[in-house]
Amino acid sequence: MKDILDAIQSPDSTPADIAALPLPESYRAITVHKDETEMFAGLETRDKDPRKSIHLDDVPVPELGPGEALVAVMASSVNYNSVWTSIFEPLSTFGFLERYGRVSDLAKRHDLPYHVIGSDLAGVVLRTGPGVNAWQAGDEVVAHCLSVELESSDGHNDTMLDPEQRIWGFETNFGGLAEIALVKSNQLMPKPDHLSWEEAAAPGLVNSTAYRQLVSRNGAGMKQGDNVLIWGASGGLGSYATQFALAGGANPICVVSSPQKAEICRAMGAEAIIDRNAEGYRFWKDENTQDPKEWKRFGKRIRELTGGEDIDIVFEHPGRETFGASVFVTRKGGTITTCASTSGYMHEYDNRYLWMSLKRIIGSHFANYREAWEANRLIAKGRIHPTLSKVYSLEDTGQAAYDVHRNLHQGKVGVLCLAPEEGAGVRDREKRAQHLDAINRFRNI
Ligand SMILES: C/C=C/C(=O)SCCNC(=O)CCNC(=O)[C@H](O)C(C)(C)COP(=O)(O)OP(=O)(O)OC[C@H]1O[C@@H](n2cnc3c(N)ncnc32)[C@H](O)[C@@H]1OP(=O)(O)O
Ligand SMILES: NC(=O)C1=CN([C@@H]2O[C@H](COP(=O)(O)OP(=O)(O)OC[C@H]3O[C@@H](n4cnc5c(N)ncnc54)[C@H](OP(=O)(O)O)[C@@H]3O)[C@@H](O)[C@H]2O)C=CC1
Repeated sequence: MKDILDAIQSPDSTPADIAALPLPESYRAITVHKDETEMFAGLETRDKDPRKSIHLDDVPVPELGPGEALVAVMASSVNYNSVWTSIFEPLSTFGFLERYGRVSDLAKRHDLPYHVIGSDLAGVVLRTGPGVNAWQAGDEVVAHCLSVELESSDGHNDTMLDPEQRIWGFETNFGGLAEIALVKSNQLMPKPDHLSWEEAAAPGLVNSTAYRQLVSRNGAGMKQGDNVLIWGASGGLGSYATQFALAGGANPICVVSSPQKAEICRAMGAEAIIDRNAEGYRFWKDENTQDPKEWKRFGKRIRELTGGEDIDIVFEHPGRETFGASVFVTRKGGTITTCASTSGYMHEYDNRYLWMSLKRIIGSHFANYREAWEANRLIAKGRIHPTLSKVYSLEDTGQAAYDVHRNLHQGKVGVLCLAPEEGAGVRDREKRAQHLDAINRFRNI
């Protein structure tokens, strides 16, 4: 691995030098173990501790197949899907690997007693498999996390609809929280050249998801002037949704849970901010009963902030806790677009407010290749910025996942894989200088 890192760091290395480097037999990777899937049985979700289930192991380099690439991972990031994997909720991800393993002989490689997790990376292509022409060894890349087979017609208008659609590093093995990752070559995109490795690795999954969910015609199709209610507006998804709303001429109404998070949203340029903690909303009276009076109080507060207007688009992901309120506060004809259910997936809402007011609920999941590419292009152009707050070493990934699980983080949390320190990998210093304040907005808060 040292030779690989030296070659990547040397300004004199050519693509041929990188291609000629021998691959190691094994690499360090963040894993969960199949024989530990019951380790948290009987515990409450919040008490399941990723630091106990996440391991740093030496694992063999997987065989490279057609249409695939092996990438030296300089940096990655923690996504909430890795939290789900590490607490084995709502399902153990080993079931996904077993199911994938049944697809083909090649896919069988993924069905192992350990799962290398992680759905983001920035790094350098080491090897490409047969049939890969667009990428070569030495290319500096980021990878999005959409893995598809595309053998069925279903996915050919929108690759997210492929019946064999999977999230790399969650529903497949050989993910990005590791020194080497295996990806399909159509996951690769150019690394934004004004960013360091860890900054470039931060946006991928959440930026692409927020793009589809909010901006794309496959999602809410946001337009200028829309009032967009953004839950968790300084979190992983929300910090990109807020930027998309502002950059697209919409009016974000940002919900957060502390004055510090409110300040971050203000720094991004948002003006309408609700501190759900300070204002004490209790949408549920008890575990089974919602309180419509609280939905109304929340809607009234939104009207105060918008000059009397209601919400055109709700950017939903907390799920059970907020969904009833989200449906209520949406304007007639408006849209609730949801990609997750962090607080519980059995939602309950008063359907009268949906049908009588002709509202729509749209399910959204990650992004197709084109959407991921467009989202990455906006990062590369300096129109949308990474929201990296803190960076951990590969050894400390368990702690990083714990922070995300306990909502102790801001924006995105990065992980250095092969990169020995922060700040490396910047190629365009002039462009970086233009955007430095925005790039650093979330750092160390
Ligand atoms: C990019 C980042 C993203 C995120 O972070 S997302 C957040 C993390 N992700 C999650 O929390 C999701 C985790 N995944 C899951 O929980 C499960 O993955 C799903 C619930 C999404 C799907 O589960 P499945 O295993 O596919 O489904 P089933 O509940 O086991 O049921 C499948 C059985 O139901 C049959 N079926 C499906 N549709 C129909 C239908 N319309 N009518 C009748 N039967 C149907 C199938 O055939 C099959 O059957 P048979 O069990 O016999 O094989
Ligand atoms: N389907 C898909 O493609 C994707 C799904 N996801 C899923 O989306 C969810 C969020 O991911 P991500 O944004 O990265 O996570 P983060 O933890 O980074 O951010 C989520 C934010 O939501 C807010 N939040 C959490 N719980 C509640 C609650 N009960 N009520 C109101 N607000 C709440 C918090 O903000 P605050 O405390 O400030 O209000 C938190 O910062 C996860 O479940 C993840 O798995 C993520 C990416 C893609």
